[in-house]
Amino acid sequence: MNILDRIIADKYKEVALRKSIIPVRQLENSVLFDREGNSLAEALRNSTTGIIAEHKRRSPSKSVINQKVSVQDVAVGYENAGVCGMSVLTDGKYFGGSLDDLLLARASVKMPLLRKEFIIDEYQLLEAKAYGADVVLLIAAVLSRDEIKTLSEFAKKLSLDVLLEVHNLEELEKSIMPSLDMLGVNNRNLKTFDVSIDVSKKLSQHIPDDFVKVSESGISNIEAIKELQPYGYKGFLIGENFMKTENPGPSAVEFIKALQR
Ligand SMILES: O=P(O)(O)OC[C@@H](O)[C@@H](O)c1c[nH]c2ccccc12
Repeated sequence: MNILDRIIADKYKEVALRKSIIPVRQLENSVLFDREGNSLAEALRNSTTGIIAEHKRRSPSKSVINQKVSVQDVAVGYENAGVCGMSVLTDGKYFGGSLDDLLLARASVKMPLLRKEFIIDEYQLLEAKAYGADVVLLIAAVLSRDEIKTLSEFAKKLSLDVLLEVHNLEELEKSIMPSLDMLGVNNRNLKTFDVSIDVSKKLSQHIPDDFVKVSESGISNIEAIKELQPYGYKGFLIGENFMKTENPGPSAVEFIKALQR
């Protein structure tokens, strides 16, 4: 079993457990459930920098990244830096995140928040809504076309934006459908952890123009962004590069300033 298979096997168990503890109607009755979402796709379309900054404490590829900063401070710092949105890892076992991180970020900022999670069940979309997300990630590597369709259509009903993530042409071709807002190319292979922005360059020509194109992972300098912009990318998802510093917010400020120069 590769790491992705392990994460997904654990995720099925976790979701079954969560469902048995918190019923759907409790999620639906939560204060945030009817909050009007903020569109990340819209923010990216109107931006010249397009940074989506991530809160990530640790990962299977890097182990510890940053266990010290508070998610509220990171959220406020990112918002002050002028990012288009923030990605909050909510997986606990492999990434050290939680739904409470999402809630605390929501309480601190207005910008669009992405629930960064391995989504396999509609229940997790209800959770995303109840904990204040505006956007959800769907990962083509672990979902069939039918699952992508069902999950993305349900997300749209909840007025969540959908970012669909692919890593190769086969995943991209099986995933194209109108219920997606953004197409993300993950430069990191989730099975081997190999990273290269060439993956984004290669796949860009196959992404229809109606989707906002996002390049994800392994972006550690503004040169990478300048290289990717001519390929039509409007969004850039950056985690480690900010999180590995003592103060992710100010790091994002510097990065965005440099990008605007
Ligand atoms: O820290 P990086 O290399 O900047 O990458 C951020 C983000 O793209 C990465 O965390 C990610 C992309 N897709 C995922 C799916 C699950 C978990 C994590 C991810």
